[in-house]
Amino acid sequence: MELAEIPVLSLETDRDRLAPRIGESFRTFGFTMIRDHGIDQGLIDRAWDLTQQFFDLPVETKMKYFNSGQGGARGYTPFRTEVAKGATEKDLKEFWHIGRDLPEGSALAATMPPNVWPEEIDGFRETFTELYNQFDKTGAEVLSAIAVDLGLDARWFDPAIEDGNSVMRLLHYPPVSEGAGGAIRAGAHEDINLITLLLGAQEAGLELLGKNGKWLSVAPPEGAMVINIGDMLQRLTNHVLPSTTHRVRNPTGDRATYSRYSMPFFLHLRSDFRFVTLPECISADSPDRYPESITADDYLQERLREIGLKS
Ligand SMILES: O=C(O)CCC(=O)C(=O)O
Ligand SMILES: [Fe+2]
Repeated sequence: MELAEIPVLSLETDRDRLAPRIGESFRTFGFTMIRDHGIDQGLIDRAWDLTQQFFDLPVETKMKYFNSGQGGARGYTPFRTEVAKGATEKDLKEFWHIGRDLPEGSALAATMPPNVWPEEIDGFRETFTELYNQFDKTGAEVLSAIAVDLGLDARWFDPAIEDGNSVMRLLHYPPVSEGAGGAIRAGAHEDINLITLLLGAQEAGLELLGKNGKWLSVAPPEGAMVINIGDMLQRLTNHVLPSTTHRVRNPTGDRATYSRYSMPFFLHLRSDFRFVTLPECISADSPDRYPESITADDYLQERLREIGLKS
């Protein structure tokens, strides 16, 4: 498997120098890698430990936190539930979703259900509330570099993501047995949101579909996070920033007997944000592909139905 030669950029680089580099990486791969991302390593270590403790619980205990009516928005989603758009086999993964704790009385509560927390695991709520907040800050800085690269004000995204519907996903891919059939850990898909910040891709398996139609492996160095563009940012930028298809391949040999854990933070817009294609991304050669307007929440609900998380 060929390696994707994605640059590893420091988030501490000053923004005017970072912006064109991050832009080039995204335009080339739909992906970049970031070190010095500002998320505390001790906090990340605690988060991995708690993630493992949760998935080690008996399935009956985990199922207490499954709410099938909610599109998997909060709490637990069991093994083999989600299916990549257009795929026939369900993914070999189980996950837990954490959303934003909204301020009291927020009108956005109608589209963002409250969090649920597993009472069996001490410190889960505190650790993941803090990690959510740190992901939120790092994500806003990445978007600021993207804004500068697009010729927008550096803080353009701030009001669009304020109290946004971002979701942190704790993922567990169990060891892969012989009986997997045609199923894989995560089928080829594009993310729905603006950008995804991913921890844990040091354990092999993540691959992106290159522009030449070949799968390339994504292998971040220790301490770096992987970041990719989702469909919402692709839509907003009229495909200047591409949402790149990716998957998680099954392990072979010895690694097949190991679990893989990863932690994507799906950074979303506010639910009431209305898509209007950025004028900076429209020209005579590339006319607006999305003249019709839709809110972020209507777009999301439509997409969740496609991946089996909503009926
Ligand atoms: O586990 C990974 O490395 C990637 C997961 C992913 O692409 C997703 O959950 O959307
Ligand atoms: Fe993904």
